[in-house]
This record gives sequence, structure tokens and C-alpha cells, in this order.
Amino acid sequence: MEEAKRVSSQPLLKYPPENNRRLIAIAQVQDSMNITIVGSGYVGTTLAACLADFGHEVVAIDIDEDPVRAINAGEAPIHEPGLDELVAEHAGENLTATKDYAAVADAEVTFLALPTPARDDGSLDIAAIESGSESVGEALARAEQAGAVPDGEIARHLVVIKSTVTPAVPEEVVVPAIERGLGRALKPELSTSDQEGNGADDSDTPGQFEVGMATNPEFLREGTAVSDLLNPDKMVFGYDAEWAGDRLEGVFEPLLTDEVPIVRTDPATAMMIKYANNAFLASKISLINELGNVCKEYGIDAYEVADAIGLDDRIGEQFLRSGVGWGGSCFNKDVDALRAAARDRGYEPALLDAAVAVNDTQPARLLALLDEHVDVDGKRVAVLGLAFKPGTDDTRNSRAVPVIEGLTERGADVVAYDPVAVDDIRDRYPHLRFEAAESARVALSGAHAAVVVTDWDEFAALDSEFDSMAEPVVVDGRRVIERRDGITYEGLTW
Ligand SMILES: NC(=O)C1=CN([C@@H]2O[C@H](COP(=O)(O)OP(=O)(O)OC[C@H]3O[C@@H](n4cnc5c(N)ncnc54)[C@H](O)[C@@H]3O)[C@@H](O)[C@H]2O)C=CC1
Ligand SMILES: O=C(O)[C@H]1O[C@H](OP(=O)(O)OP(=O)(O)OC[C@H]2O[C@@H](n3ccc(=O)[nH]c3=O)[C@H](O)[C@@H]2O)[C@H](O)[C@@H](O)[C@@H]1O
Repeated sequence: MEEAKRVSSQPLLKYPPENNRRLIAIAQVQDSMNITIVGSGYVGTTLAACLADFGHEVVAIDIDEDPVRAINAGEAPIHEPGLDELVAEHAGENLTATKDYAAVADAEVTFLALPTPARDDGSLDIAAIESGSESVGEALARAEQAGAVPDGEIARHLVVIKSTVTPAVPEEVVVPAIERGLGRALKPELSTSDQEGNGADDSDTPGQFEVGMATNPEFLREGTAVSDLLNPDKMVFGYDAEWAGDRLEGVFEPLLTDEVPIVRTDPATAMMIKYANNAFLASKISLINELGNVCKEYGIDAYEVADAIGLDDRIGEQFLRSGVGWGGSCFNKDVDALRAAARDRGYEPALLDAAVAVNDTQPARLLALLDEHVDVDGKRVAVLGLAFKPGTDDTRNSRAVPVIEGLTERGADVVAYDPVAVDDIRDRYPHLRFEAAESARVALSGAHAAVVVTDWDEFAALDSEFDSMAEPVVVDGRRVIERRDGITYEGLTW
């Protein structure tokens, strides 16, 4: 019994151990390709740097000058462990950036890593993916007219959708947009053979591009983007033409070891796999949050319960950390897009609706717990953490947003501390009223309460800092602070 108790009282691993995961390519490609990557955000820059590390010649394209300038200066435009090093190593060599889509014509493969945000009704905003696809088609058409493809030949160009798009988008949006740019169908009339560069039936006919479309969803997480990309659980390739599948395998050759399963499927199914993946993970968190809420009502520690159910292989130990809920750029928008896509076809996604409802409720539950201990009206309250999760400066949909809003509604003077995310939250959510503190110690000093929103490791080390609080009430939304004498501690689900 004693032994069992010790095991189950250990906190769950926050995330899988990263220290044995590689941050550089272990192998180089045999045949280097010219690759363009449209969109230099989290996914595009990580992909660009990793593909350059595989030995490909990579050009990153973005409409925004800032990431282009950063990459060309050898700096990562976003904060991701290991990314600065990779960009610094390859920039100016086999990794360059530009605002000019003309680079597409020199490439064998173009990845679209463009944003796919949610519209107000939750459905997918396809504006960037549509205009990016059209720009790719236009660039290929211009190059064709300038004689980029030798007379009588067909040059194959593969457009790969890396962005997360609902299943109908590849065929119903991307293909027509590329065709609009090209001014014709993806496959030219001339193409009579399956052999690239060999499809000519008339050597006087101007050469043309044959454009293929594939999907290759990305499963990386922010904060561990490089290591996730280089250590995938699976690769999903969605394509129709065999040559497209072969080319995708050529791009990712160093990753395709015996340990990495490859799912080869059609473009729509590949994207459904991506949505199902995110919907499952988000719902798993909501389920453990709901179970945690019930645990709390009975004075039971939800983490002890989670540790135990995680021992069942069918459940698995990951994504069972209950608390203030999920944030980030993708779970919200992807679950919303899937709900909207389901409704679009007449299906009511009751379970996905419930997952979102539980997630929306957790910040209010945290504040209700706080209300039980202190009336914060006119009092200083410390918010520890602004990023949607540790290891990133991204505050998109961070649970800090509803928490700060709720505190402000209660009349509290909010003092927030985050090691990296203050600028991001100020830019994205200018309506939030809070004073930024330079350290957790400063935020806690004189505070009548503290709430924990992000599980930064440094918060676990806080100790004497709590002594300077006016009233040492701590409501922990992430199970990161240890209970200790001298503070009134409330865990959200424990
Ligand atoms: N962020 C993440 O962790 C993950 C994101 N995804 C998906 O990948 C896609 C990209 O996401 P992020 O990299 O997070 O986006 P992001 O917002 O970080 O970056 C997108 C980039 O595209 C650029 N852009 C916008 N319109 C453009 C255009 N017409 N031409 C060229 N560049 C243009 C923007 O300036 C920006 O630099 C989304 O569909 C997302 O759902 C998938 C897996 C993980
Ligand atoms: O499509 C995407 O963009 C990505 O979305 C998530 O990645 P990400 O949002 O970067 O971060 P996660 O580590 O999944 O965390 C998401 C949120 O869930 C919360 N979370 C996570 C795990 C957990 O047990 N409990 C919990 O509340 C985190 O605090 C965070 O707010 C997925 O994990 C990736 O596989 C996917 O590629």
C-alpha cells in the first residue's frame, strides 16, 4: 500500500521528457530539393529551418517584412527552443526568405503554412490560404510565360497544404485558387506521360508546369516545435497521384525511420485526421477537467485519480492535467471549425460543444474559488503566467484573458507576471487592464491573492516570495505551487 501511495502521489509528467529528443536532423536527404514555404510563422519557420537542416534548399516566403528580415538576419522570428540555432546555421546558406512569390517557380515543392483562423461564427477563415494558393499559381504562370520550363517538357510542382484546413478545402478552395492563378487546370493538356520531363509530344510546344496538390498536417506543439517536428509520432501524407506521395517521402526522408508510422491517404482524410487529433486531445482535457470538478466537490484529488486512470494503456497518461483549461491558437479554432463543418452538413456535434462549454467554464470556477476566500474589490491581485502554456510567449486564447477580465470586473487591481509573454498579451488584448511586474516576487508583494494561470517551472520554486503577500491566498489553476504552511492554498481540481 505504502509503495502504491508513493507512486500515485507523484505529479504526472507535464509533457513527455524532451531531453532525449533530437533538435537537429540525424540524417541528410540523399537528393536535395528546392522547396518554398509560404508563411513564416510557428509552423512555416520551424518547417523551413528543419528542412534546411535535412539538406534541402529552402526559400521562405511571407507577405510580412518582419519574419523575412529576421530569417535573412539569421534570427528566428518566433520564440521556440532550438529554432534560433537552426536558423542561424542555415540562413544565407540553404535558407533564405523573401516577400516575392517568384521563388516558387524554382522549387519542386511548395508548402502552404498560412494562417487558418476562425471567423466570428467559428467556421474557417480561408482568406489567406486562398490568396496564397492563387499567388502560387500566378508565380508559376509567370515563370512558364518567361520560359522557365524547357519547350516540350512538363515540370512537376507539388503544392502541399501544411495548414490545418477542413476536409473539403483542398479540393474546393485550394485547387480552384491555384487554377485561377495559373489560368488553367493543374494538369496541362500537354501532359501525356507519367514521366516527368518526358511528357512532350511536340518539342516546339512551350514547357508547362504540372501542379499536384497534397496535404501533410502538422502535429507539433508550440514550445517544443522543433523537437516535435524532428521526432514525430506519425507522418500523415494525403495525396492522389503516386508522384506526389513519392515527392513527400523525399522531402521528409530523414524522418522516415522504422519507428515512425506513415499514414498514406487521400487529401481530405489526412485533414480529418488532424482535426480528429486536436478534437480528441481538447476533449480529453475537458473530460479530465469535468472529472476534476466533480473530484473537487468531494474533496478528492483529481491528480491522484488521473495518475491512476493514466496507467490504463487505453487511456494513457498524457493530457490528463486538469485545471483552468486549454488555450492556444489551435484547439479553440480547430474544434470550432470542426463543429461548424459538422453543422454545415447537418450534424450536431454535441460532445464537441460540451468540450468547449467545459473549457469556457474553468476560468469562472477558478475565480469563484477565489471569491470564497477574499473579496478582491479594490485589492491587489497577482496573476502568475500569461502565456497559454509554458515555453512560449504566445497568449492566443490564453486562460489569462478571461481570468484578468473577471478580476477587473470584480474591481481588483491586477498585477501580472510572465517571463516572456507580457508584450504579446498587450498587443493582442489591449483591453486588458493590468500592471506588468518584472518578477513573480514583485507581483506577489502586497497582493491580497494570487492566481496561477500558466505552469511555468519557475513558479514551482516560489517559496519565501509568498511571505510578502498582504493576504497569502493562492488559487492554483495548473497545480504548480506546492501547498505549504503560511499560505491558504486552493487547487482548482484538487
Ligand atoms: N501554431 C501551431 O502550433 C500549429 C499550427 N498549425 C496550423 O498551421 C497553420 C499556420 O499556423 P501558424 O504557423 O501558427 O501561423 P502564424 O500566424 O504563426 O504564421 C502565419 C504566417 O503567414 C503569413 N501570411 C499570411 N498571409 C500570407 C500570404 N498570403 N502570403 C504569405 N504569407 C502570408 C503571416 O504573415 C505569418 O507570418 C495554421 O493552419 C495552423 O492551424 C498546425 C500545427 C501546429
Ligand atoms: O494544431 C496545433 O496547433 C497543435 O495544437 C496542440 O498544441 P499546442 O496548442 O501548441 O499546445 P498543447 O501542449 O497541446 O497545449 C494546449 C493547451 O492545453 C493545455 N493542457 C495541455 C495538457 C493537459 O494535460 N492539460 C492542459 O490543460 C495547455 O496548458 C495549453 O493551454 C496539439 O498538442 C498539437 O499536436 C497540435 O499540432
